[in-house]
Amino acid sequence: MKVLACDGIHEDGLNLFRDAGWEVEIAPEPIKDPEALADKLAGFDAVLVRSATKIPVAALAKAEKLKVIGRAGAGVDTIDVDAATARGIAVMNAPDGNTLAAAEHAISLLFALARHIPRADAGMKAGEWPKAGLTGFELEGKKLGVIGLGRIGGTVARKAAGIGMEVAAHDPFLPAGAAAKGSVPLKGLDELLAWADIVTLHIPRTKETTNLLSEARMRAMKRGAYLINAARGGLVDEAALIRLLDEGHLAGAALDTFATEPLQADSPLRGHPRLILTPHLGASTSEAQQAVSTILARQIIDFTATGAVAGCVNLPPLTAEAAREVGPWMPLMSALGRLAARLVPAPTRLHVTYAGRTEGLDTRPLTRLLVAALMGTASGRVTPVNALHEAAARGLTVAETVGGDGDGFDRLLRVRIENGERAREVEATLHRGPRVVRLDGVEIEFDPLAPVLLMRNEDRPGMIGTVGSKLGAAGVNIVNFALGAAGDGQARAAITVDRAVTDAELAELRAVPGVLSLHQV
Ligand SMILES: NC(=O)C1=CN([C@@H]2O[C@H](COP(=O)(O)OP(=O)(O)OC[C@H]3O[C@@H](n4cnc5c(N)ncnc54)[C@H](O)[C@@H]3O)[C@@H](O)[C@H]2O)C=CC1
Ligand SMILES: O=C(O)CCC(=O)C(=O)O
Repeated sequence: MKVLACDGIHEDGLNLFRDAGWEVEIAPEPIKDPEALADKLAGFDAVLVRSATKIPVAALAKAEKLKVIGRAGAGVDTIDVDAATARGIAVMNAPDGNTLAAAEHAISLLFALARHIPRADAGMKAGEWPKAGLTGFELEGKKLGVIGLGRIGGTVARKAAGIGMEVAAHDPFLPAGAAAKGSVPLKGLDELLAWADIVTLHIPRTKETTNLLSEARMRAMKRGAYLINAARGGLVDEAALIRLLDEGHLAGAALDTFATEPLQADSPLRGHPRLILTPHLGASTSEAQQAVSTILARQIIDFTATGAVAGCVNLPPLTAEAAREVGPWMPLMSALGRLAARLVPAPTRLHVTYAGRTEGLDTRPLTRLLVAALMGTASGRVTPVNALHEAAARGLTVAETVGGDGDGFDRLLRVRIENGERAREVEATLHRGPRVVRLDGVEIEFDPLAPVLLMRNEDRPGMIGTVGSKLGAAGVNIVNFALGAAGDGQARAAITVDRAVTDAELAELRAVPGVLSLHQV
């Protein structure tokens, strides 16, 4: 396995990859050209980025091997997550690792604004004694409006309350329970903007939040208020911010993040006396960098080795314990997906039933894997990440039932596959190894992970002998010959063989009188 580390990923995380046997390549500088990045990514199983290396759709054009894009931090706005999902690539982040660093940076900016620290420092270093004109204000008792009360916003709120500020927040997506339990009062956006002395942003950049602080919204802030954006560029209209500072409507602002990064050398933001600027330093503490790199490395190593899913923005989570529980089922699911694809071409409906003892079994990754194997036989790269997306795109309805009688098996899996003309059903279990136990309701046992010939034939004497001797003559050894009678004058057979049968050999077997159909799976 190979991982490409871009943008200065902390060594501790890279060492975890090395310890797990991965080859680690460090990109000496951000790869800005999407085509160059696409060429590079072609050889890697995982790529790690911070904010400098962007991953647009064009960078994924040759990512045939790529399993994971890892964001060593929180915001995934520099990654085209939809494009990654469509290509079956997991996108992971490690937001818990830099919460404290980003919150402390916002608090630093709060103090820096209140006491003019940067201007005082610059004046002193220029040989001045710049005391006049740098009278600040006290934070205790002032009103702080937090937009986005998640990890970072929540931490900022707690710390600001600790220094005696009055804190309120706007966060329409806070889970109801958390909102009710929280000690920070929530307000509508307009109400919060009109109420706060200082507004601080802690939301992701998405289509919905881009330009959230438009000129009109900033004008709705109190005259003489301050603004802090240590979340993302693009949330604030930068040109309007300069106008409002010039007019004196806003008294000052502190920005850690910018619409274009790195900020252009001639940006008008740079020379503004009421602005404090830092170069996206929110997560730049040694503790945060160590934390995000190791959290991310563990997530990626576990995901690729065991299927456990943590910190993934395009797959549901699966704990290590749940992954251990579903792990043994994984090869069976893939085999059943491939078998189902052979039995029913161009399927329109798949119904998976998990019967018997189902408590503790997270069926979501199993169904995704089955669908991925089913779809993957028809086209390029389908993984559990894009399986349901591909199914919907190709008109396959996927239904799942959990529970029901296991028919004497501890756990029984029933896969029904239809295409409008044909419906087939396979039942399987892991009891005594992966086994199909019934095909279309007929009891017949075989290992779907081995090469198998599925035969439907007239139920009359001599059939087994004729087919068996044809295989023997071709040098194919029969490992197992399972028979079942449907009671309709036809018999079913699953012939497990020691090697794949050639097309010519298949044609010869199909020509045996009494053989009604024969498929290799
Ligand atoms: N400057 C820096 O170096 C860093 C910046 N960040 C930025 O901070 C953002 C927040 O990070 P976390 O707190 O870890 O994320 P989080 O997901 O824990 O919190 C985000 C909160 O924003 C809320 N939200 C979303 N849309 C909103 C809207 N339109 N109005 C109000 N609230 C809204 C969500 O409900 C959530 O509670 C990240 O997405 C990233 O862009 C994160 C780390 C470092
Ligand atoms: O990696 C960095 O320096 C920036 C971190 C960040 O913006 C994030 O985690 O969203």
